[in-house]
Amino acid sequence: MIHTKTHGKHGDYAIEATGLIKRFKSGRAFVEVLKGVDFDARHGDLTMVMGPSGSGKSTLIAALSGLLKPEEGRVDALDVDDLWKLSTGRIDRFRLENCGFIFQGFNLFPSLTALQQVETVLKFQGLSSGQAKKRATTALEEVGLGHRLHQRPAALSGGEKQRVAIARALAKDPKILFADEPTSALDGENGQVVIKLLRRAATEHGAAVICVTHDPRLEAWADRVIHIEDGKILDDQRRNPDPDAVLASHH
Ligand SMILES: Nc1ncnc2c1ncn2[C@@H]1O[C@H](COP(=O)(O)OP(=O)(O)OP(=O)(O)O)[C@@H](O)[C@H]1O
Repeated sequence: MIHTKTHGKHGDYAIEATGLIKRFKSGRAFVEVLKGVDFDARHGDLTMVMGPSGSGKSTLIAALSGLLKPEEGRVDALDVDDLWKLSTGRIDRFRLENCGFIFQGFNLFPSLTALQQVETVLKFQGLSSGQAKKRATTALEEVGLGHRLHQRPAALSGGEKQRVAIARALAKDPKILFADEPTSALDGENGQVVIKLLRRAATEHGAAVICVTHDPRLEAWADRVIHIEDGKILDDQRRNPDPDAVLASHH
């Protein structure tokens, strides 16, 4: 496995979380959606989180990435001890600098071209216009969209839109990549392209890729498969990704 990153003070671990509890108010009662979850993820790993609808997968991702504060528990991520102790501004900064996100709905801005979608994030990070354009172009070429740079989302297929979202997430070379159902809106072929890109982010860029999915096709590519049910981790298996599947990602 190729690791190009200098890892933070938690070594191979990009994230270590313990005792996460998240409750939502439902009428007068509280529903516990995360029931004391311990979770970790390593650089270079494609970690899959699977489980039935409503089991807490998206809530877990939100708690790990600083989007939704858990009632209890802590998240150590990269060089940060206890992410949730930071101010909102510092948490936002942490996300901007270190995390990439890919969601099933693509979350693209309708009025921006593919190139502008990716450039915008890079400029937020402080890159100059010239640098942002160069890096965004490379990222889009890497996902096979070099010929679609100036198209707006309405003119792109579902698979192309998802690849723009991936280019946007990967352009900043995130140390942690969160993907929530990234293939669910895609047909077989486009789903496969997306899976290969996630695999490559882990293997070639050393990112900790954390992917929530129902998609069994992804399992062959994962280094680790975690099953969550009713707010608890039921099963956590390390496995060797199918070498044929992984080799195929280099073609
Ligand atoms: N903001 C909220 N307010 C109240 N309840 C919520 C909120 N967000 C999630 N829930 C509830 O928490 C539970 C877990 O939701 P979550 O989205 O984490 O599940 P999931 O495993 O990602 O499901 P799916 O596979 O359907 O996306 C669900 O019962 C959901 O209704």
